[in-house]
Amino acid sequence: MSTDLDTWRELPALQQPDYPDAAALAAAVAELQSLPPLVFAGECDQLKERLAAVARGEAFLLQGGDCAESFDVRGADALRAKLKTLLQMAVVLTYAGSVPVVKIGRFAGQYAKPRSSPVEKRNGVELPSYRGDAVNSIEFTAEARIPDPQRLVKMYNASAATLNLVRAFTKGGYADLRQVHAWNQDFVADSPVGQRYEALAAEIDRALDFMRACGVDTDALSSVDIYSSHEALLLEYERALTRIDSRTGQPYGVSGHFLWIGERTRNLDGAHIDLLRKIRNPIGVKLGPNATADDALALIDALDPEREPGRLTFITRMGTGKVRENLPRLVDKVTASGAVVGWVCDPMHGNTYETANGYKTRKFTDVLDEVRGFFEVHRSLGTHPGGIHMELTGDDVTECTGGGHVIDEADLHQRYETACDPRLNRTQSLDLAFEVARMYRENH
Ligand SMILES: O=C[C@H](O)[C@H](O)COP(=O)(O)O
Ligand SMILES: C=C(OP(=O)(O)O)C(=O)O
Repeated sequence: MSTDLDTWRELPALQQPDYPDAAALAAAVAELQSLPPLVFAGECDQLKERLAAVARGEAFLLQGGDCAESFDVRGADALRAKLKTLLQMAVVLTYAGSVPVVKIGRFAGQYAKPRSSPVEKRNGVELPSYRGDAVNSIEFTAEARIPDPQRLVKMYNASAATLNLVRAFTKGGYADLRQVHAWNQDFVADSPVGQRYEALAAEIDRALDFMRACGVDTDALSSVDIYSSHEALLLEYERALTRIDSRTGQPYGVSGHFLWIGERTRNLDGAHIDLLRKIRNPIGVKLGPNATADDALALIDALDPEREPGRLTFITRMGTGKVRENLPRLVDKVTASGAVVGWVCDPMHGNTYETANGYKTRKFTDVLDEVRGFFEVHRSLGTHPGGIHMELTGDDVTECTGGGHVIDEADLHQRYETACDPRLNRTQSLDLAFEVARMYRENH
């Protein structure tokens, strides 16, 4: 395989910003090239091993976080709330589903968005679409929407700050499983799902007491591994952060542990596939409702020619109405080919719609039903439902309808804060985790 890391430049590159100033882009890229890696190749290899377990049916992937991260984050609260939500979901899945859970955040790099339309219209004014803080500003003015390459450097810095905090929270005691109650403290009183979680946490406490009484050292539970991930959309950024691993001489994307290729940029002859096939990270590819089994097989050949366990995860996002019809063909043919990939369900991106008053939203019932369809398909084929990929936040936003604390369309305006797509709030996320744990148990 050619290791020329710049052949993508000759290929069609979709969804790239149209920078007006080439010299400013070159300066930003040069600065990025001089900066240290955000993640280390050895960590990516460790994650690949864990994803191999997912693909073999021995573990479950929980991947979640914002649709679009923002540079405008003050303090640590939002990230702590997000981590807490992921930790609580992971505990529910591990305990109630009895399965090891691999945890990946959609964070520390999720700053760029592919868009359906290059332009946005408001009250007769048309401007370039917002493409994530890594590209332009969400503010609706002509100047704010001009792509600014210095934002790539800000993306690096924001990712570094986020990762630093993630490492502090997850290794410094906050994520200690013996704190299983503490993560829920602000949640118990007024929430049925909080109470349900509390009951589960009490069982875990008893189990830990039992282990301690038997002389088992529970110190190993004091930290967790949560890996970073984002869509590898902006090729200049990803190329500048592709580095040669000193241990192996192989290229790795060091902008995040797990990088995925989106539904809109997975064209086989395209630049995204060309760059990502050359790095050694574990990678994901989104597959939407129009993906064919032949597309999936060709993606495997392009991205995982050596059939390396854990290398490739397919993240399917068919929509609730299509998952039962479209997914079996893909899973069936890929399984028959002998390839071992992870199958993960993104029940968000195929279920978005706009309300009459202009809010992009998703129904919790649709989200849940797509996951249910995903489990049904795998059960009928005897394959492994490997995980879920969610857009979520730890805050009590009102962006998706339904779930435990019923939110309907008329409530969406109350706390609609996403920069792009609607996220599940903490209650909805935990509700979902309990349902998924139940589905997992039923499948096994
Ligand atoms: O998160 C995914 C995409 O970036 C998003 O769904 C695109 O949204 P749009 O259809 O409003 O452009
Ligand atoms: C853009 C995204 O998804 P998809 O490529 O599946 O549309 C996303 O997950 O942010």
